[in-house]
Amino acid sequence: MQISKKLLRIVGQTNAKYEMFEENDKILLGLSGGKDSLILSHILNHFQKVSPKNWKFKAVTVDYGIGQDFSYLIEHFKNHCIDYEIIKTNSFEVMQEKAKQNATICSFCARLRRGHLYTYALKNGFNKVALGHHLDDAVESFFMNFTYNGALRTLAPKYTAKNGLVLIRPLIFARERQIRDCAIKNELKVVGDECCPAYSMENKMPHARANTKELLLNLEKNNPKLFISLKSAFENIHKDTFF
Ligand SMILES: Nc1ncnc2c1ncn2[C@@H]1O[C@H](COP(=O)(O)OP(=O)(O)OP(=O)(O)O)[C@@H](O)[C@H]1O
Repeated sequence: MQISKKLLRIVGQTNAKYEMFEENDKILLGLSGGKDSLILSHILNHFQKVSPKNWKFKAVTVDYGIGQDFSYLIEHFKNHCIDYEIIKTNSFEVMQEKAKQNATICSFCARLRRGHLYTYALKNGFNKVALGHHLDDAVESFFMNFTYNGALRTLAPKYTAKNGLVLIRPLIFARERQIRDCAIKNELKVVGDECCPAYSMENKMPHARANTKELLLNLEKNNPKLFISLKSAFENIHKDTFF
């Protein structure tokens, strides 16, 4: 697996700044099989080997119960000697019930998934949960929250949940295209929308996200430094200037 020096540097700097990988950490990585978490699994594998600190990680996939075949992921992680497990759930069934109420199920799905990850982590002695969100996700989330939800919030690099688990996002300063390039370069087989429960149900896809993606694409065309500025802005909050 060839991870670009740039991507490793970005995660290294994020780790230095937010102390993501610490002595005796037991990190549970949420792995969808998509490019972001898959690349993150290999980045964690790299840092675990070179880190002067002693920590370990395990990747797990929450199986929604759609009948997805995970054999290639099991094979992939076996070949790379990465600890990996599938958590079987009936989430799809639960979501179908929810969809009957004509609700958009994406945020519900994310909540259910987080619940399964947290339960597994707490039951098996993990102290941290790692997710594959990147800077494009954080920026999208930020824009969606203030344009649709009336809140100024985004995806934090690191935070402690109420149950005591520490959530970390080691790719939060990486651009999606850097991760995509890395996946393409390594010819990684990645899952796409077909594994998304909403896709299987032909449930309403969130228009807010699609609109926000388009808005950001146009904004960045006019201002190529947009993401650099936003990255700084997320760490430069002037609370006293708000209402
Ligand atoms: N089925 C799953 N099981 C475990 N973790 C998951 C699962 N789906 C998503 N995650 C975790 O939540 C993160 C955000 O999920 P989201 O659906 O937004 O994925 P994404 O932005 O398409 O990223 P990816 O390329 O990793 O799928 C993922 O990067 C991954 O860490």
